[in-house]
Amino acid sequence: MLELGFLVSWLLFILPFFTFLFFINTSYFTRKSSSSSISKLPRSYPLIGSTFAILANRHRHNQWTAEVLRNCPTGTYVLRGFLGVRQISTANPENVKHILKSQFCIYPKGRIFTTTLTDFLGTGIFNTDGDNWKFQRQISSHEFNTKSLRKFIEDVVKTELYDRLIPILSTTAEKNSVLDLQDILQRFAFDNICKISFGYDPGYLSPSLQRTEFAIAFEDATRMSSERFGYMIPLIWKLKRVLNIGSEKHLREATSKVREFAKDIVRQKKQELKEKSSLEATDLLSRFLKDDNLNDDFVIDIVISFILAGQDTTSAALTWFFWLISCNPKVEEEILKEINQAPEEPGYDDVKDMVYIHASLCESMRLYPPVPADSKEAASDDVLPDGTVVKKGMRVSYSPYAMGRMENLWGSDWAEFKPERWLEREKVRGKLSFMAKDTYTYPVFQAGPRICLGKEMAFLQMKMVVVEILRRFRVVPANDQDGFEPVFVSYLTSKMKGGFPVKIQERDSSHL
Ligand code: HEM
Repeated sequence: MLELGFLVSWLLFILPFFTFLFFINTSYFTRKSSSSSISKLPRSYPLIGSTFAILANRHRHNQWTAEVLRNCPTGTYVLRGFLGVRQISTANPENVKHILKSQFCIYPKGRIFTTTLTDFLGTGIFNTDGDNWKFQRQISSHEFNTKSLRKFIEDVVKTELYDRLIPILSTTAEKNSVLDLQDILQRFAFDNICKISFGYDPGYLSPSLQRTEFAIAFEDATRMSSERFGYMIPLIWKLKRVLNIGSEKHLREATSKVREFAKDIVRQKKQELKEKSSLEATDLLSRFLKDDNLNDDFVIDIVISFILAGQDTTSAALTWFFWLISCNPKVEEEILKEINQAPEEPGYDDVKDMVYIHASLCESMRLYPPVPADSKEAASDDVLPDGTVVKKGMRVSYSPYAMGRMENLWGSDWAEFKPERWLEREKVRGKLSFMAKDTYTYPVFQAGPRICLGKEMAFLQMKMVVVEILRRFRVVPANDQDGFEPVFVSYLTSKMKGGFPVKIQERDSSHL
């Protein structure tokens, strides 16, 4: 009954449409990923464009985009979708610079992106353009540059690391049991970002691994909002929303739970702030609430955006990192040498000089970026530096996933995990130093005016985790079949399909 609207639209429109596609070219659906033709430029038909190819590769969208882009001489292609709607995808650094910096004003996130996420994110920094974005960016960058916030972040991460993460891993090692490292790291990142943004501890990472109400609502709202992007015909989710049925009904419930919860916290914080004189060791919400000119809904929108931006990104990066380390013992050895020099419970000043770990994390995110693709909507006609014509309203995407796998950008050994490509040995002192890549060739944190605000915080958190886990434990994939390679999947952020089951082994101290 609840799905009646969806059923009607299915019977009237979608079913006849797919039957039509099926009779035109049945072979496309059976060829799926096995055929070598998938790596060629997708075939385009009148009216439906490359819909066949898009559907056949839906489950491996990032991999397919990378294969197609590698076959394009300029690293850019124009894809025709249903009813001839055109979309541009590029892996060309010149184009990326043009979109993200030189012609920033022509390429906002746009209406399609923002309306899809607006029920959950409102007009928070992650989901807005123009003056509203500029204002939020200004006040947030100011806070992110304060030493006091950095110290607060460091303390929050240390507490979560030493009081929760390490004890859970120790117990797993003692019991010789298997745990899903991806799930554990997601819980860890969620607790951290909630404490930093809200000053609230959801207790998501606990020995019982129970899911608290706020965490469930936030996770559901994130998943269901991002699933809207998966609809070939967005009208369907819009219809379900109007009828308040199915996933849209659940999304509404989850979103209102998150917002109600946030409102309660704002009330409590305002009370606390009246009694507090200093903001030395406090969360982002309290810092924003100190400004009487900002209204509560506006502040809630910003903070929800921060939680979204910070929750799954660092955990995705670390999950792939630990998998890559487990199959590259030489890299692990180099990392252990660096850890050996580190003091007990290292903080910001200690981890910032750990160049080998920094390079390994960058290298891991080159191959498995937490945000594998990003797209903008052209606000006027334009021409990209490689000559691609852009019409107003077209979606223009760039793919960090594909860019990390382009031979012309990284050389013929692009498929190898080699932290050394980010390092240089100083001639005189023989010391290793980190060589950053140009952000338009490596837009893993985006680039230009909208570059990730949490980049420094993300590295601080990831390096502290790497040092403390690898110092104590070996992370061994439970699925140790030869040649086993986990599958990279994504909506807004990337994940390892099916999680990352691992065994944890206490490290013999002689390894250090
Ligand atoms: C490895 C970890 C991370 C990666 C790879 C990453 C990557 C990105 C990317 C690609 C964007 C642009 C997204 C878009 O506009 O569509 C972004 C934006 C943003 N990130 Fe991160 N991020 C990470 C961690 C964090 C953390 C921990 C925070 C902490 C709060 C954070 C805060 C933000 C914010 C606020 C924005 C919006 C900036 C704006 O639109 O002006 N990020 N990040």
